[in-house]
Amino acid sequence: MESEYDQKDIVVIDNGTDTIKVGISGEDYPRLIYDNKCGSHSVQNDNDNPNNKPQLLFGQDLKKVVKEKKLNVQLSNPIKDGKIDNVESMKEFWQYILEDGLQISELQQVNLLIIDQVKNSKEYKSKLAEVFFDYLKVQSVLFMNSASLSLFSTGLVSGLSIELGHAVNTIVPIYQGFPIMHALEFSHISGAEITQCLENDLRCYETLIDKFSEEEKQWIIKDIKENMCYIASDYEMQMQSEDNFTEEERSYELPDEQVIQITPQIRYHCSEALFNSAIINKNSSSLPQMIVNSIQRCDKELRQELLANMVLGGGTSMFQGLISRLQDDICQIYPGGAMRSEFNFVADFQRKYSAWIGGSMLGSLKTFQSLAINKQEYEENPEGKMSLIHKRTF
Ligand SMILES: Nc1ncnc2c1ncn2[C@@H]1O[C@H](COP(=O)(O)OP(=O)(O)OP(=O)(O)O)[C@@H](O)[C@H]1O
Repeated sequence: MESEYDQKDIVVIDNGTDTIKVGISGEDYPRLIYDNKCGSHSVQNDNDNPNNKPQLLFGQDLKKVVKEKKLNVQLSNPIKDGKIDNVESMKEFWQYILEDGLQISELQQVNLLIIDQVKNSKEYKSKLAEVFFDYLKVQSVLFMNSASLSLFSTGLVSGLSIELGHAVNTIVPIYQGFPIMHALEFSHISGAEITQCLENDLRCYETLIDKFSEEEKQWIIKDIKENMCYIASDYEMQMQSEDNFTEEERSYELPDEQVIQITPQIRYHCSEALFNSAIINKNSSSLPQMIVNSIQRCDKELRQELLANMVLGGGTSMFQGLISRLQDDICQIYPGGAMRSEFNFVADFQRKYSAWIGGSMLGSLKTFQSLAINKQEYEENPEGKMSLIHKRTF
């Protein structure tokens, strides 16, 4: 297939713990969404592979092999807790994304915008820069933090970025595009923990669900979470309440057409972990408390602006009932009291991909060229590589 990549395009990659979102700047949505999964299998007696180095599989190729069960594949997640855990796998994954996914044949022409967690260190980013410039040999790279881009996706450059993802929730005030790091709050009570809690809650149906493969099972549990679980406005009351949902609303059909019932106790329980981590036996501040803590750590003059511009982003922010529950709880716990009219949540319907969309918008601005590090300056500056990364990652 002919490459549709134009040298002026910027490839935007959001490296998430659940999925890796990939596309071209200026577009509305990511073109490709990959599970953060790598499959490895041993290749014996291959003349092209004298050291029997395991072959790595990603994306559709991996899905096909897993489905056909033809090979014995070891699955792993190259990204853990929002950070690349296995650079060797990840560099092949990026190559696969660019060459097979986006069909780009000349990687030397590629300009990249790499999105990652705000708390990842510059030393870590400089390791990634080595992969992009020395291994993939791309033309230029810009590292941008996901929190600023998530806010930027709504057209704002100042406000409170509340990103609720799969492994990490990050709350950080952004002022004129820059995160205020001393006010950063984060927790790991996010999408993955909620899915795990739901899996435990569905044990009553284990004979029906355990028939499926591990992959299918995880897909079913996530599907129930994303489509049938809500955040309660009054948890204690709703957990005791009668089931007022219709037969259709409470029924979930499994792939083999068996039906299970999603009771209010299942529906409201797992997502409550965001508000009370004790229900999953963890000890972490509640989401509203983290929001208040973060705002309170900023100057008094800025707090009003933050309260008025609280931007929700990431997949876990899609739970129904989240905004009204946050409003109620923040009213109650805000020091000195806060009126509902004083604060405002910005929750775009596309917020599941907020960081990627912010990256797509930034990549289409002329400023990208002045912010990005290009291969030539990276190579001409062997002693100063680290300081280059320090100055030019955001
Ligand atoms: N409609 C929905 N309701 C509730 N949760 C959802 C919904 N849609 C997606 N999610 C959850 O959001 C999570 C994925 O969010 P996101 O893509 O922002 O995370 P990520 O970027 O891959 O991970 P991280 O930011 O933690 O590194 C998953 O746990 C997924 O199940």
